[in-house]
Amino acid sequence: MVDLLEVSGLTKRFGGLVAVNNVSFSVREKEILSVIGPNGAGKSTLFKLISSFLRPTSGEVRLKGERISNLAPHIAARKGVVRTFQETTIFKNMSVRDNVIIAHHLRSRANLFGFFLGTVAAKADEAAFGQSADDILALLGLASLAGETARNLPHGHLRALGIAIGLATNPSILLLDEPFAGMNHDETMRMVSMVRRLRDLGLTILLVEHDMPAVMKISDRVVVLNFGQKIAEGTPPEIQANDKVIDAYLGSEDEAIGL
Ligand SMILES: Nc1ncnc2c1ncn2[C@@H]1O[C@H](COP(=O)(O)OP(=O)(O)OP(=O)(O)O)[C@@H](O)[C@H]1O
Repeated sequence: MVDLLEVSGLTKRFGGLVAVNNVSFSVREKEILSVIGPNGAGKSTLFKLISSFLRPTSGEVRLKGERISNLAPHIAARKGVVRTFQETTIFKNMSVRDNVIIAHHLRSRANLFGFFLGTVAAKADEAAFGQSADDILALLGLASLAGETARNLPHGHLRALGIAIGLATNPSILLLDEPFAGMNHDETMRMVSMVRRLRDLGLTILLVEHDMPAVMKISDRVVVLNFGQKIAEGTPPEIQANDKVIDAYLGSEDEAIGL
């Protein structure tokens, strides 16, 4: 498989603290790769570095060979590294469908202005974007909720809408930040099969997550961080049998690794 995203020697210091310490790994095309680690291991910081929300102290991130670290986050997103939209960035008073249509317009700022002003070109775009939005909503099991106001959605569906919005921006790689947080077992299992469906359709997915059973179920490969450093990388069975990983989790107050 081809490497889509390469993380090389990535380091982030906050004063005297090295939150991410010389981390390197690659995400292959069409795989689900999860980053795990005990509390404070550096997962969120790594995610922000990859999505260009933070600049690295040293090291770099490349997408299809092109350096994307040091770009502004919206430029990195346009290049195809898309972080799923959090609930706070969903337009709660708009319908589910309009939220996804607007995300299509975000590919081009000119189109977005047209959307709000109702120009002729924007109306033509809207027909095409509407069809694409309907396809995405169907894919994520949200078709029956297309006309619903976003603020009325239950938690699990709101999370799915965040993914739908991300998909509408046409990502090369989708970054999911704790996609199972706050979900009950059934919602988690639905989200696991939804993310796998996206992978089966050819999308590449990088996620950070605390829910170990879900990570072990969903991932093709797993990268483990501890105190900012990568301590292991491998398939879920390899990670579950890795002594360094077991020690890191036993030495922390985090949940068990699902052994
Ligand atoms: N902006 C910041 N300024 C200073 N220190 C920070 C900053 N962001 C994170 N840190 C520190 O960097 C370390 C790694 O934090 P990070 O949030 O990346 O870990 P994490 O693995 O995501 O943790 P959790 O699982 O608890 O969310 C922690 O010690 C944290 O306190």
